[in-house]
Amino acid sequence: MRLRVKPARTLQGEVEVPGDKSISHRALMIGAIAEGETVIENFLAGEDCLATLACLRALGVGITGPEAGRVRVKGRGLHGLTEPADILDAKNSGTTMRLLLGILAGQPFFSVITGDASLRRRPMGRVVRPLRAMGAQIMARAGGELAPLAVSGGGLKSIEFASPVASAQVKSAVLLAGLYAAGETVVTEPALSRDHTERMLALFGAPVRRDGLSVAVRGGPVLKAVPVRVPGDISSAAFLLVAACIVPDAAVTVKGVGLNPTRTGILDVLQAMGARIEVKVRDAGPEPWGDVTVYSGALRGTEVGGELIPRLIDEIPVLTVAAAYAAGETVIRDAAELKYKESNRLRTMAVELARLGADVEELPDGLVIRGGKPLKGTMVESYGDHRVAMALAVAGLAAAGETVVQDAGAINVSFPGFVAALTRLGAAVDTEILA
Ligand SMILES: O=C(O)C1=C[C@@H](OP(=O)(O)O)[C@@H](O)[C@H](O)C1
Ligand SMILES: C=C(OP(=O)(O)O)C(=O)O
Repeated sequence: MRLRVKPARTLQGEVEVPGDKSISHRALMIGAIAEGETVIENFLAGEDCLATLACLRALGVGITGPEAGRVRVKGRGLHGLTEPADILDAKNSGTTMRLLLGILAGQPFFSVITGDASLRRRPMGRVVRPLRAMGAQIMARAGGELAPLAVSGGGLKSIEFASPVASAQVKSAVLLAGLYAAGETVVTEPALSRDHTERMLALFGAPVRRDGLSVAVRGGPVLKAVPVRVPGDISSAAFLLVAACIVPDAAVTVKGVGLNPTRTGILDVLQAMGARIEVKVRDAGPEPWGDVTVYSGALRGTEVGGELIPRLIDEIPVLTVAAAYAAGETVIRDAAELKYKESNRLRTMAVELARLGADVEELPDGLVIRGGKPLKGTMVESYGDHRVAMALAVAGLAAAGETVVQDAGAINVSFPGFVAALTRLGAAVDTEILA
């Protein structure tokens, strides 16, 4: 599939974005090991979360839906999963593979998990090492670094783990394994990453304790099913919000979007760049959400790094687009983690934005974007990375002439309805299905 994007004269109106990907994954997994039926509303029926759903079914969990955004998970309790008869497929989803590894590490049976070509290149040693330290036997390519991974779990002991990376997937894998270990498992991270796992475990009744950058869970809790309403995904909203910043005379409201402070770094940075943003919080929790309105206006370059990075890690591709349209220089540092996503997002955004005429320099851990050069539409490549595809489509909305984003089918990984949302706001984006 490819997208043909025409320059947008303006963008106006209200839209909703699909449910949050991180929260949808967690609701399925935690629901699967809880007691009772978890009803999930506004579940993200994107390819990544559907991969998690299929893996859980293969582990013996009865799941109905998604139907009109609703999924029912018949929880099997902490010890009710069964040995899968075949290889589990996490497809393109790092969250599926890493979080499920945490659960599989606790199971007294054998399982194998793999994924697509992109996921089979991504580092898994970061979860394999702590899970092995807890007692799981895990075999994988490259000495435990690359999928496929084979797990013989069970008999875990708790650990205190200082994660070298601020990664919610690493933290979550260890916490989920910690549910199966005697005593208290503690994870400390160098900066706070998204905290959806700990919020949801607490909601389901697990004893979770936070102390600064450390979070602890005690093994053997009874998790009790709780209804989960998933807020809209701020990572999807970010594409529409940046689009509204860079297209003339735009006023766009994204309604019902998640506003967990571990995820709202993009709003802080756009504000620092001079964007006009209004945030109306409509519910405080357990996962806060509300409406966000953005008006177009002149942006200026900024510096992004340090503890802000995990708060906007998936928004950096589209942030580079805002930077390309901003006056002056934007410097992004401490973002080497972007090399380990669906594509090397530092490289892919640098190369593809340069094709559109932007002045971008790649650093070992970030990017320098000298903004304000006029961009001109051309043929660009997504490398099968959903966020790169959508970021380039947004860039095309304010470029001269037509931008064609090749290999854009991956958008369905996280944001089915992306083109429909842009169209609703007044953009002209055509989808071409290639034979
Ligand atoms: O836990 C999660 O749901 C996610 C954590 C982040 O990855 P890392 O934990 O690798 O930083 C993020 O990039 C990913 O899209 C989703
Ligand atoms: C990195 C991402 O997801 P995952 O790690 O789950 O593949 C993403 O959605 O941008």
